[in-house]
Amino acid sequence: MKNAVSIQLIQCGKTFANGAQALQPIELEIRPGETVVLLGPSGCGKTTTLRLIAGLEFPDAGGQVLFGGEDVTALPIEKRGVGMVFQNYALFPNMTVGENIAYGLKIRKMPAARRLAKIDTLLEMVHLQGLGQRRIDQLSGGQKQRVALARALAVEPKVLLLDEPLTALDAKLRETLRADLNQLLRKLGITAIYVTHDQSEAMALGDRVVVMERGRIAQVGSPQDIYYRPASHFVADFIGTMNRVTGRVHDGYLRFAGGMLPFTASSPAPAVTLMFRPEDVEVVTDGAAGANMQGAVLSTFFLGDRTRLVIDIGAEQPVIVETGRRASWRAGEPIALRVAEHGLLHFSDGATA
Ligand SMILES: Nc1ncnc2c1ncn2[C@@H]1O[C@H](COP(=O)(O)OP(=O)(O)OP(=O)(O)O)[C@@H](O)[C@H]1O
Repeated sequence: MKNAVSIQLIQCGKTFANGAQALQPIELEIRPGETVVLLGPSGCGKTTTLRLIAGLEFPDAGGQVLFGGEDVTALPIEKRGVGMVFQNYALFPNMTVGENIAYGLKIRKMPAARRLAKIDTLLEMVHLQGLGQRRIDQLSGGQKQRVALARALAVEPKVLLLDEPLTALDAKLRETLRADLNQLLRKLGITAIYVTHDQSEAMALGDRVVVMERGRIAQVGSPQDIYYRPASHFVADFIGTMNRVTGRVHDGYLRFAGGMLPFTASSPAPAVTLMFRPEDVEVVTDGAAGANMQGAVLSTFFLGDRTRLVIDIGAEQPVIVETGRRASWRAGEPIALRVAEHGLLHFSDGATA
């Protein structure tokens, strides 16, 4: 998009009238044309951040919101040039699809002939050709959300804001719509901010992901950064599946029930926790040489392209392993594991339990 704008949040905190501090003062910079996903557990402040950008909420004193370098902090939503899509569609049920899409254009007094042409273009953009005359209650959830998207884009907003737009849809539909949305956002090149608590959605859609935790930004990075280089124990634990073992450090190794892993960093804490992803664990089949851990299979889950094994190593938590091999494991069978050293993560902020 020619006119994509940057967005800056400067020291944007939010305290509600009842004293609840939904956001600590945060700093965030979004580049023109970028899709940024706000991700985090319920109540972490995602929606509040989105509403501050929209102009539906205003930051505490001292906070600033800039669009393209221009201070819009005091502007209400209708003066900011934003389009919004909500989880519950928020369409006008007594209007047709076309009327819903053209609502903002009519308010802006666009002549009827141009409006109709524009509706057609937008219907095509969201893959709803020919449905302009349909009533809203004759649409599926997925189609409704496509209408909501077309309506948000009709007024050619500078910024597109999406608040859990796919959450109400079933899994299959969610995936189709996610792919279409991804394509559309790239094609339009519009600056977009997308709120979700679904990490696979965040990974699939975000150029960058902002992980939030209790009113703070825990990490901002590409999906790969967030997954492979989590900045804290919280992010590591929140994203994907993470194994953890806790033990004591001795002679360059972390020793724990079930095995030992290399650990060369110095740690003042007597107990240290190491984390690693299931895909960084290999089942050792050529004898136990080179294995870091020994255990027994607790359960197996066939996932089609791979099998997930849950392994009891005698520690507090079982270890989860994923293997692509065509192997059938029985519960109780002994098993040896090797963890790739590059996959080991340690956080000094981490809880050790
Ligand atoms: N209008 C309000 N008045 C008082 N407290 C609020 C208000 N809106 C949100 N909060 C509180 O602020 C915190 C952050 O809420 P927010 O809706 O931003 O979280 P969220 O990350 O979007 O969560 P969810 O995924 O559940 O929507 C929560 O503790 C919430 O209870």
